[in-house]
Amino acid sequence: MEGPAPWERLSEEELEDQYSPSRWVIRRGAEEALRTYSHIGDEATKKARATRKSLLHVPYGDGEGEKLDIYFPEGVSEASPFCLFFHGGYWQSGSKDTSAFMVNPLTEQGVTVVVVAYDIAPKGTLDQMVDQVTRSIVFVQKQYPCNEGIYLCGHSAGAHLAAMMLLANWTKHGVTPNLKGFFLLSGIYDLKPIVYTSQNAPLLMTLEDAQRNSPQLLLEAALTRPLDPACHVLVSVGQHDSPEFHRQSKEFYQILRQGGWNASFEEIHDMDHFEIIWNLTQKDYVLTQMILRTILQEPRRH
Ligand SMILES: N[C@@H](CC(=O)c1ccccc1NC=O)C(=O)O
Repeated sequence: MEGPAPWERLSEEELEDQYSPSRWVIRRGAEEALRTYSHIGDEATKKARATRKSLLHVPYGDGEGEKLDIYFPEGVSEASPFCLFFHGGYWQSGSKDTSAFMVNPLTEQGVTVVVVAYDIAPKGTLDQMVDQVTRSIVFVQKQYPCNEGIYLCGHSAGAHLAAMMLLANWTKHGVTPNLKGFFLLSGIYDLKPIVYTSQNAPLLMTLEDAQRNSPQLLLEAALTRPLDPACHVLVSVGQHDSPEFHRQSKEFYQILRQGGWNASFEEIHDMDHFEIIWNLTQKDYVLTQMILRTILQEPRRH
């Protein structure tokens, strides 16, 4: 028998603390960090919509919330690489309309950026969100079959949703997306501890729901190898993220390596859970540079 998981040894209060990212920021108060995150997301989205050619609120399904925004680089070419972004907010807050963080620096370098909305709780369940994210990727592949690679980037709960795509079954959707890379920022990959925190109140996850939607547990149990061995998975966590967030990222990275994935791990120096993402508005930020290098180094078809 294996012993209890590290998180199972924590008291209820400790667990709550570990899974409350805003309590770990060092340069401002918790409330101020959340306000700044929203403000920067809001401003970045206004700027992206004012300065980039875009298609906004494009439906990828019939549901009211199944919409995405597409931001094109200069001199649009449908043959560009595509980067899809999935926002965080513990599957219960956040919106595509305040999440265009990476749009300007990436489109400037010839990457098309797609910011995807999904039905957050209490409207959506974890299973529904995973299905919506799957269909948003299928939609982009079908709409832009000449894409030069699809890259998925997610923050926190959005990194979880992106990571679930490592296990997606594309055959029933009639198309296999041209997935070339994953950028997982400050994510959660084992959802079981969340069941015992206040974050679960709107989610209403049972332990079975958590298990079925945990990429860590699914990859541990999987016998499959990656379809494309070159597909790169970056697992990164902020230096000031909580110890549980660090543990989740490190363990997920290790499972990926054991499963034969081309994965790398990066602790981002002096970043907290929110700075790690809002700095993607800056082109000289270390993560912006890593993402661009991964996408642009890919040999192009011409
Ligand atoms: N109530 C949470 C909010 C939070 O975790 C969060 C907020 C915005 C974007 C991502 C977040 N975390 C995970 O998805 C906190 O304590 O910080």
